[in-house]
Amino acid sequence: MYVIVKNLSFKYKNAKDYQITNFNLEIEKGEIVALLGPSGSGKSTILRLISGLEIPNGGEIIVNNRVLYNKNVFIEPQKRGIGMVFQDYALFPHMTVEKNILFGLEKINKEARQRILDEVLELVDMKEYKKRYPHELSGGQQQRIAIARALAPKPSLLLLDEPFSNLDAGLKKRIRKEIKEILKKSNITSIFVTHDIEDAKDVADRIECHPCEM
Ligand SMILES: Nc1ncnc2c1ncn2[C@@H]1O[C@H](COP(=O)(O)OP(=O)(O)OP(=O)(O)O)[C@@H](O)[C@H]1O
Repeated sequence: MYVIVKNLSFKYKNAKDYQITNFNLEIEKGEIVALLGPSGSGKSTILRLISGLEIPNGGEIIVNNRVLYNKNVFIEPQKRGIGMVFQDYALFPHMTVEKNILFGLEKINKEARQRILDEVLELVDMKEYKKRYPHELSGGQQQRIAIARALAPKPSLLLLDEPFSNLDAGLKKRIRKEIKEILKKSNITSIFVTHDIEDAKDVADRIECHPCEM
């Protein structure tokens, strides 16, 4: 199994109750899994735990045979090789598409960076847009650039938090299909969080509910 999350539990420091108790998830390589649940059920918290932005109180997280968290191990978020796409895309507004994508890849030599840039822009079909600024793009295009940026460092796992919630209802159907194609073409393993069953059905290979009694 490529991703194993076992008996994960977590409580925010200032909270009385546990937000996550004994959460389990297993994912095959290249699979797209939707984490479906109502608002406030803890879906974003699960992504924050997998990416290392929060420290679990117990359990285990393994990706590609590498332990990211257990009772003896905590790998820092920047060393996990996990890509994230946020609900608002979080593109840098003062940087062009090209600069957004290359941000954080400064250590790689120039030719390799150019190759990665061309590769991810080709993947999301946005080659002509590299000199544009985020405000010059549509919501769907911004989302594709956010995915290109997350894929550029070649993460082992991609996490997407409510990736469709900012999109016009009329465009959603088409954009879901495009995103599924992009994820499949890149062969990335991904988890995306949504409260919308239509998002989950259209994009995911498999739906996991949270909480599961819903
Ligand atoms: N920093 C925090 N400190 C304390 N409690 C928090 C914090 N962040 C979130 N929570 C609480 O944890 C619970 C789970 O929140 P989370 O954002 O994971 O839910 P969600 O399922 O992603 O919801 P949504 O779909 O509305 O984003 C909620 O009750 C929320 O109020």
